[in-house]
Amino acid sequence: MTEAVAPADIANRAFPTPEGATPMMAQFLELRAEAPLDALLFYRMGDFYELFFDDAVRAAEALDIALTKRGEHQGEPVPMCGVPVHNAQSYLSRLIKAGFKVAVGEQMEDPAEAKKRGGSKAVVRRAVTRIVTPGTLTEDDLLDARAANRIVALARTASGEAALAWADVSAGDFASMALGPGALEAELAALNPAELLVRDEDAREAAELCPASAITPRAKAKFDAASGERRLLERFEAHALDAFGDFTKAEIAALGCLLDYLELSQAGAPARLAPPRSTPAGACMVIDPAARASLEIERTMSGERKGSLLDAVDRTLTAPGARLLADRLARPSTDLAEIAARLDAADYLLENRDIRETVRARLKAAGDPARALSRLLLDRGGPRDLAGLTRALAEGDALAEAFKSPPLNPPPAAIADALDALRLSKRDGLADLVRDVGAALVEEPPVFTRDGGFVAEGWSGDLDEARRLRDESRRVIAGLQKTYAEQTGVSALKIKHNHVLGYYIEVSAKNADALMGVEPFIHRQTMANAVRFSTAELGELEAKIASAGERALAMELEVFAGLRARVEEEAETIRAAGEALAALDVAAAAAAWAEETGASRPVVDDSRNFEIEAGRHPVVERALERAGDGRFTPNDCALDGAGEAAPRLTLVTGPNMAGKSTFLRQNALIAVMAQAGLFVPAKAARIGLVDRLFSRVGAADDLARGRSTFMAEMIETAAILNQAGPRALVILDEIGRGTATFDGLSIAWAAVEHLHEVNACRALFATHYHELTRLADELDAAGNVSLRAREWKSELIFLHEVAAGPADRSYGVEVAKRAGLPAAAVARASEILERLEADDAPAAKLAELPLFSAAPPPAAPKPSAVEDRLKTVDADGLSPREALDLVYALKGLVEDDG
Ligand SMILES: Nc1ncnc2c1ncn2[C@@H]1O[C@H](COP(=O)(O)OP(=O)(O)OP(=O)(O)O)[C@@H](O)[C@H]1O
Repeated sequence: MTEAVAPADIANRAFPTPEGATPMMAQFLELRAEAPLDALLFYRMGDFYELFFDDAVRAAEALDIALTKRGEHQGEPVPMCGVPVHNAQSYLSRLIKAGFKVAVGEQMEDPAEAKKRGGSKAVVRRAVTRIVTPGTLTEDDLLDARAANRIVALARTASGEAALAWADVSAGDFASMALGPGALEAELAALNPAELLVRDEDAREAAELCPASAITPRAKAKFDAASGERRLLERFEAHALDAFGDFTKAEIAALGCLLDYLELSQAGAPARLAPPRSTPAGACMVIDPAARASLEIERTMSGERKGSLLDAVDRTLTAPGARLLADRLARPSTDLAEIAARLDAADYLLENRDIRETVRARLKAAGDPARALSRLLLDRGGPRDLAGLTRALAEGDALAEAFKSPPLNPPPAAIADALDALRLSKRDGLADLVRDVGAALVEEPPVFTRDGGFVAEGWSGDLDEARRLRDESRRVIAGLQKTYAEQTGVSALKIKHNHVLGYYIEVSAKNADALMGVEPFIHRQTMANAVRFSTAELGELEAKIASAGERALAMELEVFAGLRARVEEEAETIRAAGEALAALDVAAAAAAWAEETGASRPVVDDSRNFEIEAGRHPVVERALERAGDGRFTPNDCALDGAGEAAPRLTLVTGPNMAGKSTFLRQNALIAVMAQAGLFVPAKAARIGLVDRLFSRVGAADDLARGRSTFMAEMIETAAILNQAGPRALVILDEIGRGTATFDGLSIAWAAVEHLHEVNACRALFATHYHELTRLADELDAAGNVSLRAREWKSELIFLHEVAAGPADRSYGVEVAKRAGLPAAAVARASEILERLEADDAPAAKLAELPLFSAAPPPAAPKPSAVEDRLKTVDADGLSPREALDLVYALKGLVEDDG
């Protein structure tokens, strides 16, 4: 259904002119013209948000709600639909998920004020207060608590520089990164934007690069670096951007464009973002998009979190902790000091179990202070956010207390810094705020301020007094019911309340005579079965209740505003405390996971080694355990980029189903985990820093981009051979499989040679082409390992064990038999295989090949005389006669050449 209203074409539409419009419709059209055309306009009318014209048509279809009409405009009925304000959130969420943006047009005054201002015909003033877009959400029920929600801008300068800037409005992050050649795709995959801002002309390319993101094209002028810089300086009240870091021109352009868009979408009051941070190029391991997808780091190939590496290792207890862990796995560090600091923190909490348990017990109650803070700063937060925020701060302080007398060793720097940020004793303003919010709010405050009832008794004498008056009047009313019943002799008489009549007396029709025309009862309404009355006393009490209630609510709102202002003052320290909680959560979770699974601390250094002892695949191991399918067999892996201590490139052979892919992937995942600062599933691991991870594992069509399996595989292989440098780690699984045997073998052969000679990076290369294993003899830094299987009583048993040397044969037919191929087909396959194997193997011929050289291929031959002559011809200008002459001339040239 959403396809029919796909928002893609939404920017190309028109709304009627205001000629002849009613005052309200004129105001709507004015607001409509102000709001961006690619957003639907929610126009607030009392308890509803109404949509008109094309907005109504699209929203009604996307939401599956009734499309009605409201009057006429220029002789045509006006299409309309609406959603109630009290559950607008769920409709908003559905529209955003369907790819729409929504501009919210609020009433800026109440109808009484409008009347005072402009008489009975005056239209209530309205303004667009916010544009809700996928990248600028802050509400918990519109967001995934455990995933970041990033909005990203891509800028390109005339000189060819490119940069990305991103923000998570819900948490306040704001950062940028200059892009090196070929890094765009990988970085976008790492950031996984909810919304991507690009120049108009880049929109199509962006949609291809990020099919899951909402693409928002912006005019080229919005990416102007000079005005971007001015905007940034103004917003962050700085004289020079150097104060925040060293930004390239493209980074400034991207940051500026992003800030401009956030100001627009928040109607001039953008999120209180942290000052921009520049991430230096090379600060993170670049993970190729194909590798990221096939290694299933943050989600599986089918797009789910369950079954991914992140899901397997995530033991965090808070949503900000989960987001930080996801970010670290998505963008593992290449900074040795940073990696060591993260590992130190996890190590400390692994050793000090009691402290870890205390930390984790406190974290459970810490909630999501980052998102609560952002909502409060945007003036979208309520009492529950205030309470949640201060509860997190109080838990943080209590947690820091647990470290007061460290058992044996003092905590490492990463933990000490976090504790520093959490200790309230060092921050008076924050400590007072926590104390006051605790005292001012009720135990379980509501989400919104609008109905009041969140300020605790005893906080304000005036408020308590107003509430007492209100409640007393209510009690008096309850007493009146009894008095009136006795007075009239109607025992079933009831006092009720509704919004039209306020408080009223209700009796059944047959009892009405007892009150009709009797003092002090005033007849108000006759219904089918009931008759309603009021009295002067009831009216007075009602007015008292209303005014006391209003006063009470006003006082509560004042209390809230005061506390909110104090949060604003302390925003930076609160943010730092929130980050400290998330970092502790990740460290404690890493320790918990390590303890649970027997993971060990990796050594990450600046060598080019890759030595894994008894490594395991964290996801496959877990799956085997859960299914009761036996134990995972650990395996070693040794590579050395220098080609000294171990091969630089290892060929992995073995039967189908023996565990080749698992072995390849587990080693890549171990590198990712180690550089994310996590313990790794191995007995020991030493990893020389990996700056870029490539993988080509498993075959999948990319039909969406019109690529066959083989084409997709070749594009990925080309990217690896063109880009992998000496610090890269490459895993390649069965390349060349999707084409004719000899073509496939030739491509695989050449790829191995290229990786070994030109890229000179660490690589694991799994293959079914046994001929390739000979390369280990010819290339000095290449080696062979194989996954072992054994035949036992004519059955094939997989040992999943990696052994030195190539596999003896492939056992494909045995695997087919195990899979249940009919016996006749299996017998026939064995027979054919025997024949084929008896023939002269192509490997013998390959051995005669000269050694690979990376010398460029010979230059293209010089064009022939015929080609030269043809290049000068203007085909359209030739008469038939001239054309014929030309044919003779060309023929002459060919004969000359011959
Ligand atoms: N080390 C191991 N210990 C235990 N079981 C393993 C191990 N490695 C792999 N397996 C099991 O074997 C199955 C097949 O593994 P994998 O897909 O890695 O084989 P493969 O050799 O790549 O197969 P193919 O050549 O057919 O692609 C896995 O799903 C897993 O259940």
